Formats: sequence, structure tokens, C-alpha cells
Amino acid sequence: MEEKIRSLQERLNRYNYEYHVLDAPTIPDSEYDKLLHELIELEEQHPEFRTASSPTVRVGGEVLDRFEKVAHDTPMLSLGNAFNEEDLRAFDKRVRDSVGDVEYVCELKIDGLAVSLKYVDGVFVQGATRGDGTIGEDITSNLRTIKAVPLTLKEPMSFEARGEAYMPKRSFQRLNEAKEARGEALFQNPRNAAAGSLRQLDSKLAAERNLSIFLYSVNDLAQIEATTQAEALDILDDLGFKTNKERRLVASIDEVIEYVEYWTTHRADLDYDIDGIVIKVNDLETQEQLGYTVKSPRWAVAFKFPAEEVVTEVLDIELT
Ligand SMILES: NC(=O)c1c(N)nc(OC2CCCC2)nc1O[C@@H]1CCC[C@@H]1O
Repeated sequence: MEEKIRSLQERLNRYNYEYHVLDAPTIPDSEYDKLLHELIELEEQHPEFRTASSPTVRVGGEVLDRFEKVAHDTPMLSLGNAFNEEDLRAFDKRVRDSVGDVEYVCELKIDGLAVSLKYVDGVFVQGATRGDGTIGEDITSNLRTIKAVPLTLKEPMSFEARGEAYMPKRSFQRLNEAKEARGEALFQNPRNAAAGSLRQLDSKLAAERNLSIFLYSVNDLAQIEATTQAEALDILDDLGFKTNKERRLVASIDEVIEYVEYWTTHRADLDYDIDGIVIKVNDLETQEQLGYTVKSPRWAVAFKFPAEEVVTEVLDIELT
């Protein structure tokens, strides 16, 4: 019986990976749900085989009375901001004056909730919010319900991965429609909805919110022999994490500006909110040479999009 339960656990975890990380499901949802309920039944009968890495944790069930505080091994930093081309060129000049020629990685700045995922010997053991950057809140049981979060890795490695948990726009619309139908207050935007979902003490509620996550860094890069940010992101892919595929490695600030201009006009095509672009010096040793200010790296900057003005209803009246 143990063998049957173990193989079902591995099979369903793989299906989750194919569907929620690769976006390439190999079985229909109905087949997945049937297998999951078969496993839930079997684990009910044999609780000794239920583990924290079993896909049945995705449906939630643990109810906490409060969140414990967690001290991050290394601080979760914030980013300095750039608001226009001039700011970007000033950032580039500071970098080049300090370390000479560099490449940059441009990443979409996901508008969600920054979280850290700790793995020990390839098993997801703890997840926390960024908090004030040094101390966060333990939201492990809620993060386990995010199907894109790998419960186990392909290698028995120990490190902390950082990323942004978010609610896809479609899920946000469906959630607010359901709330409106129940006469409840609506969430203002997907970021608040994601934060609100991850702060639920009952992980069953978090499980219903269809959250996802993009990982963007590992806090112990020596562990994974990456020498650049671009390599670190590819290694996160290889380990089974979901990373954002719109990233681009460029060799000049002109190409950074091109990338920023493209996404300023195409952000509406994405199924998730972004509030800007994160530009990082690619080489990791060069990042260390540039170092940090009190709260953010000197080797990265966040280009912030101008706040979107709300289109008023008057347009519809004129057109009708
Ligand atoms: N929101 C993001 O998509 C994002 C990103 N793609 N990359 C980073 O890199 C970190 C690494 C060192 C400093 C910032 N941070 C991001 O978000 C952070 C979380 C907290 C402040 C920023 O929003």
C-alpha cells in the first residue's frame, strides 16, 4: 500500500509541475481531480504515509491562530527607483564609472507579495513574507497551497529562493465577481488580493485563491554554481521552479530602455500585473563589487511605470 501511495504522490506532484510551472498539462483536470481524491482517501486510511510533500497539502486544511515571526537568513532587500530615461542613464553611468563594462538582465517587476521559500535537502520546509526585510511572517501552510511551489526538488539541495507570489488577473476578476455576488467588499487590485489570500489563517481559503509565483533569486548562489543572474534563473528553472520567461539579457542601457518602452505599452497583454521593470547587473561578482546601500543593492534598479489613470465611464456615454 505504501508503494501505491508514494507513486500517486509523485505522479500528482509531476502533474502539478507540468500544469502550473511548465503551463503544459499532460492530463485533463478531471483525471487530475480523480487521482487527487483517490490519494486523499488512501491517506485518510493510512495517515502514516501522509507527508508535507504530498500533493494533498495543496487543498489546505491547517488553521493557525496567528503567524509566527521568521528571521530571514539574509535580508530581503528593496529596490531603488527610476522614473524616466534620465534616471536609467544615471544608474548606468554610476555602474560603469564604478566597474566598467557590464551586461544587464531585465526582468518584469511582478506586482505581488515578496516571499522566501526555504528548502532543506530538497524539501520545502518553510515559507515567509518579506516583512520589513529582516523579519517576516511564517506562511508556510498557505504557500504549500500554491501549485507552482515545488514541494520537493529534483536535487537534495538546501537554500532559500526568493520570488513574488501573485494572483493572475483572471483569478482576480473571478474572485471579485464572487465577492460582489455575496455583497462583500471587493479587493482593490490583484496585489492586495494576493496579500490578503496569503494572510489567511485558514489555508483552505488560500487554496481557493488560485495564486501563483515567479522566483527570481536564490540567497546562497554558491550552492548552485551560478556566476550570473541569467544563469541563476536558468538553474531555478532546472530545479523545478517557475520563473518569468519575459526576461532579457542585454549589453547596453539603450537596450534596457527599448525593453522598458516595449513593456510600458504591452503590459496589458500579460495575465498578471507588473508595476515596472527590474534591471540587474548580470555578473554576480560585479554585483558584489558594487555592493549595497542600507536597504537596497547598488547593482539593481526598479523602473516604475507611471500610475495607470482610471479611464472614466464618460467614453461609453459619448459612444452610445
Ligand atoms: N517584483 C519583482 O518582480 C522582483 C524582481 N523581479 N527581482 C527582484 O530582485 C530583488 C533582488 C535584490 C533586490 C530586489 N525583486 C523583485 O521584487 C522585490 C521584492 C521586494 C522589493 C521588490 O519589489
